[in-house]
Amino acid sequence: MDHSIVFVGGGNMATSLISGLRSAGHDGGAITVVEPDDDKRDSLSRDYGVNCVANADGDTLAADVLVLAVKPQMMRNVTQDLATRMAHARPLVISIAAGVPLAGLRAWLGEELAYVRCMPNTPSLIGAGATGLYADDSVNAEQREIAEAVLATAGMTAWVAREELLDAVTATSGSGPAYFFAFMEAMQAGARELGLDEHTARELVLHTALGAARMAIESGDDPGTLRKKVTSPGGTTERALDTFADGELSQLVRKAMQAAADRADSLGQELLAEKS
Ligand SMILES: NC(=O)C1=CN([C@@H]2O[C@H](COP(=O)(O)OP(=O)(O)OC[C@H]3O[C@@H](n4cnc5c(N)ncnc54)[C@H](OP(=O)(O)O)[C@@H]3O)[C@@H](O)[C@H]2O)C=CC1
Ligand SMILES: O=C(O)[C@@H]1CCC=N1
Repeated sequence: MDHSIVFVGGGNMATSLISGLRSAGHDGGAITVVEPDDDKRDSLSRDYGVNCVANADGDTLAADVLVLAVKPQMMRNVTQDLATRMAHARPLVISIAAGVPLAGLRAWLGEELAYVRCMPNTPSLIGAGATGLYADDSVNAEQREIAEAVLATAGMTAWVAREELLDAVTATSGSGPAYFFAFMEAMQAGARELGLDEHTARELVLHTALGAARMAIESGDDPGTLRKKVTSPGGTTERALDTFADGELSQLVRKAMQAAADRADSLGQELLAEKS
């Protein structure tokens, strides 16, 4: 029988994970979503055949797994409220929130529970997600396997050895889809300026992104090697890459990722410092 899973928060990321679980054959009847918004509850029930409730009671929370999927800024209030309703429930807790430290979750929801922190990303919606996970010694091997199995239905998974490395995961794969989408937007605009119609620009850009990602994964060659194979000496690609270098693209990307990691860290500091 499938593990019973309760999602607290039925927004973008929970929907992505639920889609991954359902596509992997997880029983919809074993999944419950706690979500205050009527429309979101209706569409989650309709699209994925899961149970939806506006509020969690002790029975709802008596599941094998509790996935915390609310915004980081809401996590303290939500978990402190859940703690009053937990009764005898002892689920494995999986938090997907950016920056919310285990120390905070333990203090707000309960010291005695086992916690896994992870950072998935939105391509989980189509089973192409990438998730980093972290668990400390309070989580046993079976619980680690359960957490990994839940996230693996949404794509690839990788454990990190220290909690602070989740900030690096957040800056890499958590926020990463948005970087690639921004690059696609810029390329589409460039293609339009060069005279292509909107549909053709979109199709060429998206299929180029897909082809490049698939080639990098399937060839086993590193991206630098593949880049050189496209770049004929004195040709067109070289001109474009020289323009990127003039604009210090590589440094800019590293600076952006550092900013994302710093924000994940400061979110956590702010949440821990908040008065209850
Ligand atoms: N989006 C992303 O790419 C990623 C997000 N994350 C993390 O996932 C978490 C969720 O993000 P995301 O899905 O984008 O955010 P959303 O705002 O889409 O989802 C959060 C949901 O929680 C609901 N909610 C609010 N209060 C409660 C409550 N008391 N009980 C239950 N549900 C409640 C919100 O409802 P309402 O809208 O009505 O307030 C909303 O539907 C965040 O912590 C984020 O850091 C992690 C990886 C990637
Ligand atoms: O932007 C954010 O804060 C969340 C975390 C990673 C992706 N989205």
